Amino acid sequence: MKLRELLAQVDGVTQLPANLAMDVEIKGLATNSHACQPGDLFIGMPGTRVDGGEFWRSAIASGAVAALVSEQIASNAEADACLIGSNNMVAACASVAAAFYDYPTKKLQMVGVTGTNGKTTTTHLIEFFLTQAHLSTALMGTLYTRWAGFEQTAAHTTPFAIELQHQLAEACLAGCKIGVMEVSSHALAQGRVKGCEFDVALFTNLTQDHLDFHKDMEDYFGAKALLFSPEYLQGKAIINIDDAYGRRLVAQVGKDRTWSYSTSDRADLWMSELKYAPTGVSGVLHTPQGDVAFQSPLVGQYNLANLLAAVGAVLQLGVDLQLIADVLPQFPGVPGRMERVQISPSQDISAIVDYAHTPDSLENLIKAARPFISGRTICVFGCGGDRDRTKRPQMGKIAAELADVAVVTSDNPRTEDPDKILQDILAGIPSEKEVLVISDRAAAIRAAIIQAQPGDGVLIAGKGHEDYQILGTEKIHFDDREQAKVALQERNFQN
Ligand SMILES: CC(=O)N[C@H]1[C@@H](OP(=O)(O)OP(=O)(O)OC[C@H]2O[C@@H](n3ccc(=O)[nH]c3=O)[C@H](O)[C@@H]2O)O[C@H](CO)[C@@H](O)[C@@H]1O[C@H](C)C(=O)N[C@@H](C)C(=O)N[C@H](CCC(=O)O)C(=O)O
Ligand SMILES: Nc1ncnc2c1ncn2[C@@H]1O[C@H](COP(=O)(O)OP(=O)(O)OP(=O)(O)O)[C@@H](O)[C@H]1O
Ligand SMILES: N[C@H](CCC[C@H](N)C(=O)O)C(=O)O
Ligand SMILES: [Mg+2]
Repeated sequence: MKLRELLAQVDGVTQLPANLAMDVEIKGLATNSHACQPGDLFIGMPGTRVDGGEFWRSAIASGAVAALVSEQIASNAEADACLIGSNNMVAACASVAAAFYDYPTKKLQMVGVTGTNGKTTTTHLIEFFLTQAHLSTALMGTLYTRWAGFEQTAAHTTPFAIELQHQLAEACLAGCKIGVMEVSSHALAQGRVKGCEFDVALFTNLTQDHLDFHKDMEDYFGAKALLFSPEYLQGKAIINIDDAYGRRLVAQVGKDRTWSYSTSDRADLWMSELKYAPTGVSGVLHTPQGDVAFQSPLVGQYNLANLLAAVGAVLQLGVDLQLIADVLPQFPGVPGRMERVQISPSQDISAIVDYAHTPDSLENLIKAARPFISGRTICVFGCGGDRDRTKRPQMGKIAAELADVAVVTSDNPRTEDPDKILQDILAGIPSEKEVLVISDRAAAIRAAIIQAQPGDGVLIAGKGHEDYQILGTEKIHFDDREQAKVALQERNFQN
C-alpha cells in the first residue's frame, strides 16, 4: 500500500514534511525500532519508560521509509527527516494498523470478552461451540492466538494494535469467519483495540486486580466499560448481573441492547435444577431461544457463569441451542484451569493446577474444589512481583481461612525481592494461623505433595498454563504441572 493511500485513512496526523515521498510503497509496520525491516513504516509509540519515537533514527537506519512519531519529536527533528507527526499516537497507530490490514474486523464477526476473571475459560467455550458448529473461528487471548492449522503462544492477553490487526487479517485469509478475543483492561486503556468493531461484547465480572495500573476500581471499571461503548460495540452486550458492576453496565448500555445472565436468579440466560457432582454439573439452561437440559464437565459455580456467558455469545452468532447441549459434555477444558495432575489411576491424593491469581479467583478455586476433597485442602500460592501489591494480604487471608494448610511461595517475583512479596502476603494472615512459607516454588510444591495424606487435595494456584517463572528480568523454564508430577513420583516412591 502506498504511504499516500495509508495516511488518507489515518486519524490524528498533524505534521507531514513537504519532501516525503508519498508514493513510496509501505511493506510493513513496526513499533519496535530493532524489529524494523526495509520498507516498513516505523511507528514510535510513547511508553511508560521511553517515547519509542526517540528511536526513529535507528528505525530509518534499518530500512524504514518513514516514521510516525509524536508531534513533539517530529517538530524537534531536522526539517528534512521523514517524520510524520501526530497529536494522538494511540489513535494514529490503531488507525494505521486497521487500514494497512484492510479492516479485518469488518470482515469477521467479532466477540470481545472482558472482565477480571473467566475471559480465557469463556473464550475457549465459545471457540469450542463455534468449531463444533463448523464455524471457522480464530481465538486470541492469554494462552495463544489460534485457528485451524495455526497456533502461536501469546505475549499479552490482548496484542498491541499492529500484531492484533495483522493476526486478524491472517485469520481472514485462512478462511475464519469469527474472531473471539479476550480484551484486557490494559488493552482498552491503551487503545490496542481501537479500530475494532465487535458484534458481541461480554462482561464476566469485576473484582480487585491491576491496581498497579489502574488508579482505583472506578478507573478499572471505566476501562472495561469502554468495550461496550458505541466506538467498539455494534451489536449485543452479554452481561453478568450477579456482579454489581455488571448491573451498572446494563444501566449504561441499556436493557434492549443486553442479554443478562445469572447463576443465582432469573435473567435472560439462567439455570435451574442444578445437580453437582465431582465430574461436573447438570441442569436446565434457560435462554431467550428456549430451554434445554445440559451436562457440563466443568466444576465450580463460577464455571456455570462462564458457560452462560459463552452460550449467550454463540446463540447471538446463530448456533443452535440443542447442538450446544449435545457437544458440551465433550468440552476438553482449558490448560492450567482446574487441571488435574494424575500420574497413576491409583493416585490417592488429588493435585490440581489452576490460574487463580486474584483474591476472588483464589476464593472461588478453594470453595469449588473443597466439596470433592475428602481429606485436607492444601493450597500452594504466591503473588506476582511488579503487579498490584494490595491484593497480596487479601490472598493471604483467603488462603489461610479457607484452606486447611496454606503454603505461601513465590509466583513470578519479577524485579521485586521475593521475600518482600511473601511478607506482604503474610501481613494478611492472622498470627494464630499456621502457614508454611517456602520461597522456592518447586520446593513448596514438593513439600505440599509429600506431606499430603490419602484423600487430601493439593491446589497449586497462580501460574496455571505458564511454562516459565520470571526471576528478575530472566525467564526460566518452570511448569507447575511438571513440578507436581515429579513430587507425586517421589511420594509414590517413599510410600
Ligand atoms: C503496562 C504495559 O502494558 N506496558 C507495555 C508497554 O511497555 P512500556 O510502556 O514500558 O514501553 P516502553 O519500554 O516505554 O517502550 C515504548 C515503545 O518504544 C519502543 N521501543 C523501545 C525501546 C527501543 O529500543 N526501541 C523501541 O522501538 C517499544 O517497542 C514501545 O513500543 O509496551 C510494551 C511494548 O509494546 C509492552 O510489552 C508492555 O507490556 C508489559 C510487558 C506488560 O507486562 N503488560 C501487562 C501488564 C499487560 O498488558 N497485561 C494485560 C493482561 C492483564 C489481564 O490479565 O487482564 C495484557 O493484555 O496482556
Ligand atoms: N467467572 C469466573 N469468576 C471468578 N473466577 C473465575 C471465573 N472463571 C475462572 N475463574 C478463576 O480465575 C482463574 C482465571 O480464569 P481465566 O483464565 O478464565 O480468567 P481470565 O479473565 O482470562 O484471567 P487473565 O486476565 O489473568 O487472563 C481460574 O483459574 C479460576 O480460578
Ligand atoms: N494477566 C495477569 C497474569 C498474572 C499471572 C501471575 N502468575 C503473575 O505473574 O502475577 C497479569 O498480568 O497480572
Ligand atoms: Mg486470560
